[in-house]
Formats: sequence, structure tokens, C-alpha cells
Amino acid sequence: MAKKIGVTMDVGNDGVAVITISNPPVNSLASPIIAGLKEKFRDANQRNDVRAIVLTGNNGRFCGGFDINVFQQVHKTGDLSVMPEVSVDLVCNLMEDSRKPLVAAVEGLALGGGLELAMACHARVSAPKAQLGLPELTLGVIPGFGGTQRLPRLVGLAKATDMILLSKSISSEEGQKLGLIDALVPPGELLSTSRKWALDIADGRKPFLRSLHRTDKIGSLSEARAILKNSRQLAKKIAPKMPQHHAVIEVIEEGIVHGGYSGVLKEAEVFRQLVLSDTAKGLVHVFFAQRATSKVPNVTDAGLKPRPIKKVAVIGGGLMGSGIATALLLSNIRVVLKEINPEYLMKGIKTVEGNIKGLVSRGKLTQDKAGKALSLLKGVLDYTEFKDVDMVIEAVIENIQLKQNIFKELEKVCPPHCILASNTSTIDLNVIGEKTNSKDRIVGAHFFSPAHLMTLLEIVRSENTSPQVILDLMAVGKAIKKVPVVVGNCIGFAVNRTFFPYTQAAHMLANLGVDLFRIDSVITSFGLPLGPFQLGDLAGHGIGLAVGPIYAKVYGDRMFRSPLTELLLKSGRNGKINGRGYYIYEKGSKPKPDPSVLSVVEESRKLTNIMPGGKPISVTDKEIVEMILFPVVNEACRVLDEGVVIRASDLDIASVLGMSFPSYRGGIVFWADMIGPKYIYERLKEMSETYGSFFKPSRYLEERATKGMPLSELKSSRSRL
Ligand SMILES: CC(=O)CC(=O)SCCNC(=O)CCNC(=O)[C@H](O)C(C)(C)COP(=O)(O)OP(=O)(O)OC[C@H]1O[C@@H](n2cnc3c(N)ncnc32)[C@H](O)[C@@H]1OP(=O)(O)O
Ligand SMILES: NC(=O)C1=CN([C@@H]2O[C@H](COP(=O)(O)OP(=O)(O)OC[C@H]3O[C@@H](n4cnc5c(N)ncnc54)[C@H](O)[C@@H]3O)[C@@H](O)[C@H]2O)C=CC1
Repeated sequence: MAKKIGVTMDVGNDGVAVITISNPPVNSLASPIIAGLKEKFRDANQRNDVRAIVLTGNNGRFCGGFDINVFQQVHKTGDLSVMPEVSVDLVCNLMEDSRKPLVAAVEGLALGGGLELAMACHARVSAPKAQLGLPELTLGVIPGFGGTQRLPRLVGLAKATDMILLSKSISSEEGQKLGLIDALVPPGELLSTSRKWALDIADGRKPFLRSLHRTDKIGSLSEARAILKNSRQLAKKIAPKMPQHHAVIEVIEEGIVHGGYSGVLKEAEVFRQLVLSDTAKGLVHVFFAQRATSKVPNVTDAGLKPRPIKKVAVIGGGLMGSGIATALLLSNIRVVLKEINPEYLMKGIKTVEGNIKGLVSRGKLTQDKAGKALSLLKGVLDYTEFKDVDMVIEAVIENIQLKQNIFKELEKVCPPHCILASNTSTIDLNVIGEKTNSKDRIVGAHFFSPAHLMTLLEIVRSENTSPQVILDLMAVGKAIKKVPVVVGNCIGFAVNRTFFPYTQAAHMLANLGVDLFRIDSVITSFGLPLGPFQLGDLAGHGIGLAVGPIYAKVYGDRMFRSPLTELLLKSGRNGKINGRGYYIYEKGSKPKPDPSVLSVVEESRKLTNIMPGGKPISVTDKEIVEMILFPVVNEACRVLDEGVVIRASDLDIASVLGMSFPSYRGGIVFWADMIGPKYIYERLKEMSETYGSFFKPSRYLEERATKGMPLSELKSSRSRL
């Protein structure tokens, strides 16, 4: 069915014009909608039969803000002229300064430009539980329709800066307490109350308030400056590298010092500058990339419906199993947790309890909800309870034979509809299911540690996995608040495979004589939360040593074999787990670089003997970034070439959510395309000539560089999906 897009105006016998935005699904402010609003407001202001105006949105949603597709259009073309003039022309002149009173009738959500339109009205009536907020900073821009000026004037400066900097939404109930919402009424009374309110203003029974002209909530200049000082500190802490967080405070300050209208003008200017920033390009890409993961060809378009998953068995209550169980319980899914003996079972259950209590103590979960979640957990030592489970997620140790035996057993004890998922991080799913006749219901459910907090869920599909099973797992993933990304079956799947050169490149640099703490610091300055050495400490070096040979078996032609991990373990350093790795870990303090580890590095350097002429190489910070991340891009190219992901943006989202690649750089492939395949290819070629085949550019990269094509443009030839 065609989407009904437009703005309508109905004038009632009471003299109230109801202007309604229709642009499914969220009534975003696309250019025709903005043009329609201008036309209708002009019309309503001119018509003699209109005494007052109500603005609302169709289908229970007021408005989800400016159309983000327009940002993407600007990013593609660099042409800002497609951005309509809204802030002064529509919001100030036609709406706020209108002689006829205007009331916003809010339902569902008023976000970004949506809330900004509502704030330009002379009163706001809302249905309960509407979501109100200015999330523009998450897109690399600032509120651009006057929100930086009107929100502080309606809710106070401290609350407004908090909401804007943290992109935090509030409910209409909280909005009413703060003064953002004037009346809260049941949905059925929304329009009638709003009409009456508008007429009350017209007849002088209620005040005609223009938000931009208000000063009652701003306080004195010195009070405002103190709040803004705190906001600057907050911005520095939460977003040191984001231009929009710092810019928005300047814009708010302009309005405080020189008045709201001056603030609006500065806001418009800064907004247009930020739209073109690389940060906005990256974040807008991530917004759409995340939503695109919901569309899986031959699965989500196959006319299938997800089956209900009410009871799930998790096998293994170790690090991953306990985290997965936690995530399921928190979304009200019954969990059977199986372990091998009572001691390990108790440990697993205690870990789940600890995870849930941690959320309560951090204020993220109420005691009631925690109790409810834990009541859904049952620990077991055999398969009796498996007779009516809808899904099993196996999370035992990474051992092929053990997993094969478990899946053979599962086939016997689980009902025929039950999904059989493995959380393996490296083993081929075909190998895991080799001894079964249930290959169509075997699937990878690859969570990231800590599984109850990390949002990525890689759904690994073998050539036998049925579309229904994929769809069901996607639905469960969403229900437990993960972002499911469907990927193909290969060693390391999409994320671990793409990033296996990350640690190896860091080891190579350390063996070439570069200080490992400098490498970590350069990589964190680039935007990853941890450098490769600290990340290794966190995962534990035992794991690194165990998976090394698995990768070597398939990707051995492009591996750097570093003795560093083995030497580190020999010297009693397993990372954070035992308090010592490259860093020293003490309770209550930040990890400290351990200078004594340098003797281990020296030993490794002697064994590899790769320093040219026995002398450490000299590299710039930029070269460090390139030597570590270009091999990752190179492997990403192979992942794209082999069709391990459906689209390049899936790998972007997976790198952001699974590896914490900075979202403001748009993900690994987006970042590489911003730099340009040609440059990356040439640099890798130089590096491979100097340091060997680890850096050898892939065929895909070479082809894209030669043809001048972006890496993200896939040929759909060799898809595994
Ligand atoms: C002038 C300014 O100051 C600048 C702005 O307004 S910038 C925009 C500010 N607004 C926002 O940031 C809100 C962004 N949207 C959201 O957070 C969420 O989509 C939502 C809370 C509104 C709804 O969430 P949801 O119900 O889970 O649906 P969700 O899947 O996210 O979105 C549904 C569809 O609407 C689209 N959509 C949502 N908001 C949109 C927007 N503002 N513009 C364009 N498309 C939008 C999504 O891309 C998605 O499209 P597909 O179905 O084609 O993938
Ligand atoms: N550790 C990590 O960061 C990640 C690990 N994985 C994968 O998850 C799986 C589990 O890893 P971890 O939780 O780290 O291991 P772990 O060693 O912490 O836990 C494994 C648990 O499985 C139990 N177990 C073994 N055999 C069992 C059986 N037959 N029945 C029931 N329980 C059994 C063990 O007693 C142990 O408690 C592995 O396949 C691993 O590759 C996946 C993503 C990340």
C-alpha cells in the first residue's frame, strides 16, 4: 500500500484548524512535509474562519524529527541547498509569532525537530507515555529548529543541557512535572482538550506564551554560567572527540547572553556547519546501517512469521552462558541453565544473580523486575527439562568433539521444532552439526562478552540453516535488546575474522621496536576504547593462544606469528584475570602500564629478529594507525568479497557494536571509504614490500583501488547468505 505523505488541515465549526502531519512510520519532517506545514500555517493565519490552531501527527505519533535521509543526501552531494529553511521562516515567524494561538497535541513521540515544533507552539497537551527528547547529537548535529533555545526556557538550563548532551528522552509524565507539557490527558481526549486549550488562549482565559521570550527558568547570568561550566566538563568527559557536544554549549550560551533570537540564528549557522562534518557523516551512516540489519533477503521478505520462543536452555554457565542467560531473563524469557556438576552450576547461577544485582545497584533495574527475572531461572544437571524448550544456546568450552556430542544428544532430547544454536566463536557450524540430522535448525548465536551488556548478536547461518530459524533468532535477539546481524559461516565469522589482524599487527609493531604502551595510546586516541594490548589483557592471553592455531589453519598465508603471547603466559601474566598482563590490575585503581613487561617484549624481539638492522623502526602516530587498522580493512575486504555479510554496512555496525570501533567514524568499511581504497592499497603495498606478506593487499582491495570504486559497493556474486 502506498504511504500517505502530506500535511492536512481541517477547520472545525469551533474555529480551530487542526493541522496533521502524515509521513509513516514516524511522521518525519521530509521536505514536502515542511513545505506543507508552511503552506497550512500561512493559510490558517490568513483565513478569517480560523481563530486558533492545533498541530498533531497521524497514527498516534506526533513527529520523529527532521528527515534523516536529507542528511544522507547532503553527505552524498555536499549540497546544503536541499536543507529547507525551517528555524526562522517556519518555527519563529509562522508558528511562534503567529497572532493565532497554536497548541501541540502530542502522542507517541516528539523527538528532535518534532519536539522543536511542539516547543514553538503556545502550549503542549500530551497523551501519557509519549517519548520527548532532542537526540540530534547522536547524529553528529545539534538541534536545528530552535531546540537549543526553547528547551532551556521551558525546563530550565540544567535539565535542558543534560537532556541534550546525553540525548536523553523523557516521558510526557516527567515533561509535565518539568513544565514542558501543560496538560496530560487520555489519548481519546487529546484533540478535544487541545482545541479547547487553543480557544482558551484565543479568548484570553489562558496565557499566550511564546517559549523563546520566556526567562523565568533561566536564572541569573552567573547561575547560568555555573551550569554551563558543568556542562562543558560533562561534554569533555562523555564525548571528548565530538564537535557537536562542545558546539551546542556555545550555542546555548549565545542565547543566554544575547537573547533567544540571537541564539536561534547562531544555532542555524552551527547546525549547517555540523551537518557537513565527518562525525555527522559517520553517525548518520550508523543510524541507517543499524536499521538495515533488520532486512535479510529470503528471510524477512519470505512471508514468514517468527515463532514464539518462551523457554530457552543455555548449556554452560561460564562467562558467556551466564551472560546469555542474564540477557534472556531480563526480557522475561524462561531459562534452563545446564552445567556439569553442582559446584559449577551454583557458580553459574551466582554469576547471573551478580549480573542482575549489578544492574539494580546501578539503578538500571528495579528490585521487583530483578526478582521477576531471577524467578524465571532454573539450574539443571541433566536434559530432562529440555523436552519442551523452544531453543538451546550451547556455550560450553571451545572443543569440537564436546560440541559435536552435545548436538547429537540435543537432537534426541529436544522437541523437533527446537532451534539448536551454538555460541562458538571459531568452530565451523557444519562441523558442529556433522553428527546430526538437524542441520536445518543449527545456527550460530555469537554473543560478545559481557553478553548481557554488549549489544551485537552475530547470527551465523550455514548453507543448511532454514530461513525460519534465522527469523526466530532475529526476533529473540531483538526481544533481548540486541542488534542481530546475520552473517555467513567461516572461521571467526564477520567480526573476529575481520579483526584478527588487529592484534597481530600490534604484535608486529612491538616486535619491530615500537613501544607497546604508545601503540595502545595511539589507538585509543583514534577512538577505540582500548588499545590492542590492553584488550588482550582483558580477554585473557590463554584464549589468544588457543584460537591462534585455528586461525593459522585457514588464514596462515597472512599471519604474523608472534611468540609474545606465549612468552607472556610463561612469565605468569594472563591479563586482567590474574592481575598482570602488559598492565597491572589492582582493585579500585585504573590499569597501570607494567614496565617490567618490557623484558618479555625484548625476548620476543630477539626471537623474531625483524627489526631492520637490529634497530627499532621509527614511525609516526599516523603510521601506527595505518599499520594496525589497514590490515583490518584488508581482511574486511575479503569478508565482503566472500559474501560473509549481506551488505558492507552490516560489517560497519558489527565493528561498532562488537569491537567498539568508533561510531562517529561510521564503522570499519565506511571509515576506509572515507580515506579512499586507493590510498589504503598503496600504503599496504609499501608495507608489504618492507615488512612482508602480512600486509599484502587483497584482490578485492586492489580491484576497488584500480577501478576507483568504494569498498562498500558489493558485487552480489559469491554470497554465502
Ligand atoms: C532539525 C533537527 O533538529 C534535526 C533533527 O530533527 S534530526 C532527527 C532527530 N530525530 C531522531 O533522531 C529520531 C530518530 N529515530 C528514532 O530514534 C527511532 O526511529 C524512533 C524512536 C523514532 C522510532 O523507533 P522504532 O519504532 O524502533 O522504529 P525504527 O526502526 O527506528 O524506525 C522506523 C523507520 O523510520 C525511519 N526513521 C525513524 N526516524 C526517522 C527520521 N527522523 N527521519 C527519517 N527516517 C526515520 C527509520 O529509518 C526506519 O526506516 P526503515 O523501516 O526503512 O528501516
Ligand atoms: N569468552 C569470550 O569472550 C567468548 C566466548 N565465546 C564462546 O563461548 C563458549 C563458552 O566460552 P566461555 O563462557 O568463555 O567459557 P567458560 O570456560 O567460561 O565456560 C564454559 C562452561 O561450560 C561448562 N561445560 C562444559 N561442558 C559442559 C556440558 N557438557 N554441559 C554443560 N556445561 C558444560 C563448563 O563447566 C564451563 O562452566 C565457547 O565456545 C567460546 O568460544 C564466544 C564469544 C566470546
